[in-house]
Amino acid sequence: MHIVMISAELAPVAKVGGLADVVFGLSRELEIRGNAVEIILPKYDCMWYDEIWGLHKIWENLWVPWYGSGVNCSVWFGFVHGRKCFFIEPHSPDNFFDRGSFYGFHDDPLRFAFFCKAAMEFMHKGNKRPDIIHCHDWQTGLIPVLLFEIYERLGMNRQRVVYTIHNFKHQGITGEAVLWATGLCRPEYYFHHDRLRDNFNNTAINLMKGGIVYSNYVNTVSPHHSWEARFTDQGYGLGQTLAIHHYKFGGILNGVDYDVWNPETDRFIPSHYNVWNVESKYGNKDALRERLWLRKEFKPIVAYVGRLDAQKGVHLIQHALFYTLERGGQFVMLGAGGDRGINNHFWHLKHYLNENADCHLEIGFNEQLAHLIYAGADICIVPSLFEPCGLAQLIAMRYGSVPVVRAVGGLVDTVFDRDNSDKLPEDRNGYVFKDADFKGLESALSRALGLWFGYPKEFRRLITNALSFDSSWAQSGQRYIEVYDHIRCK
Ligand SMILES: Nc1ncnc2c1ncn2[C@@H]1O[C@H](COP(=O)(O)OP(=O)(O)O[C@H]2O[C@H](CO)[C@@H](O)[C@H](O)[C@H]2O)[C@@H](O)[C@H]1O
Repeated sequence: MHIVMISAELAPVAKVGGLADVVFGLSRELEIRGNAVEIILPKYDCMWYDEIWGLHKIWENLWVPWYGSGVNCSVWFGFVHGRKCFFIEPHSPDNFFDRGSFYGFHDDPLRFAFFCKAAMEFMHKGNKRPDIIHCHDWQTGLIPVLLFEIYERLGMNRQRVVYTIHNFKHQGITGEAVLWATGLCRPEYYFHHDRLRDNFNNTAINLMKGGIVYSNYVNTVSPHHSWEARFTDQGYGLGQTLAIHHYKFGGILNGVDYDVWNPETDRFIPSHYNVWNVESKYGNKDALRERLWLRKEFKPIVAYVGRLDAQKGVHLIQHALFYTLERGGQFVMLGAGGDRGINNHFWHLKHYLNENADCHLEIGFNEQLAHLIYAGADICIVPSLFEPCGLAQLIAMRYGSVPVVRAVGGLVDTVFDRDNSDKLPEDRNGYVFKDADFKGLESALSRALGLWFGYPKEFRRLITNALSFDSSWAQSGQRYIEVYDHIRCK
């Protein structure tokens, strides 16, 4: 099959969070299984250009209709760790993708609406006719709308769309300008409740809703979260839309890329290991302490790696820090976020704890350090308020760090409590808590720390169970292929 992925992120060149990892990992898995995969991305100025091989311009003067006129674009091609990627570069005074960061601008909906329009125009004029167009999150919600309302009539009538939702919280709710800009020039038609009109704001359109309504198949990234999105407030107002389209909605669990995240070969960690020689993991604990100037003592390291966003349970991350210190452990955090208030809060905390040799807060994005933390930590916390899938717990387990997680979304599908689970003992791989408060967190973290201090052999067994958990793309890659095969035009 020929599959075109359209995404705002791709690891490692344009990564803000888990979306980037998934687009890379899934594309690779699909290729391994014999499919032809191409990825279309914006050409941001802030990408990691040294991770793109053979970047060159393949198209000059791609004219993309925009409002009454158009924007002239160049298209570039290059390989990102073997993946075939096209990068769209608009030449317009709006400077859509030359702003030093990926998101966070008042015109984000317009920027990514332009990206959608340009991607469609590129496929149309470049004669690309994939079997499947796979798009992701609100940024690409307009793709199926444009395909079925405009480009189908221009010859793209055999293409089918899969739309994967990684985060319901960000939906791209915006005004009608986006419609005029992209050539969807009948606002009264698109403002219909059955199409793009936001379920709560009559005067706004919702790009994610458009993606759901128009795609041939829609999924979120774990079975449990697909249930939450429909039946709890975690659908952020789209539950009703999902109910209408339930026959084409499901949950497919994320995997992690076993090449990128592999403690046996990882180029960012000094001491390699696997389930048969777990002792070597501790070389990384030493290296992590050295790198972050942590005291070298007989203590467990508890870590948090992730975006600093309300979604991630910020108050619980902070509480885990103080609780760990109080219990005689060490705490490491690596995080960055779009929210200035949350960022400032952690900067204050960092200054406050500056002299403490048992903790380190690193604020910023640092891929290499993330690898070392996953390998060097004993315990990783994921105390999210909601979590569509969560990669942090999967990567932590892949590196034999015991996950302590809240029972939401994909965390429910992947982490099974050591003491309270209906799983076999060898399948229990971490600790789980329910309530998003201090007591809830402590109920799990205290057991993890207690086991580390009091029962090292048992803790070691938990590490082995975590290391044995299968979080590869194999099964989920197969699931996506089945979906593609089911909907594609034969
Ligand atoms: N400061 C930093 N430095 C280095 N690396 C950092 C970092 N902050 C985060 N990362 C990395 O980014 C990824 C985060 O993935 P997650 O799945 O945990 O969260 P995210 O909320 O971004 O993704 C959304 O999409 C994914 C993919 O579908 C879902 O799993 C998830 O539930 C959903 O919220 C991990 O690879 C992590 O190591």
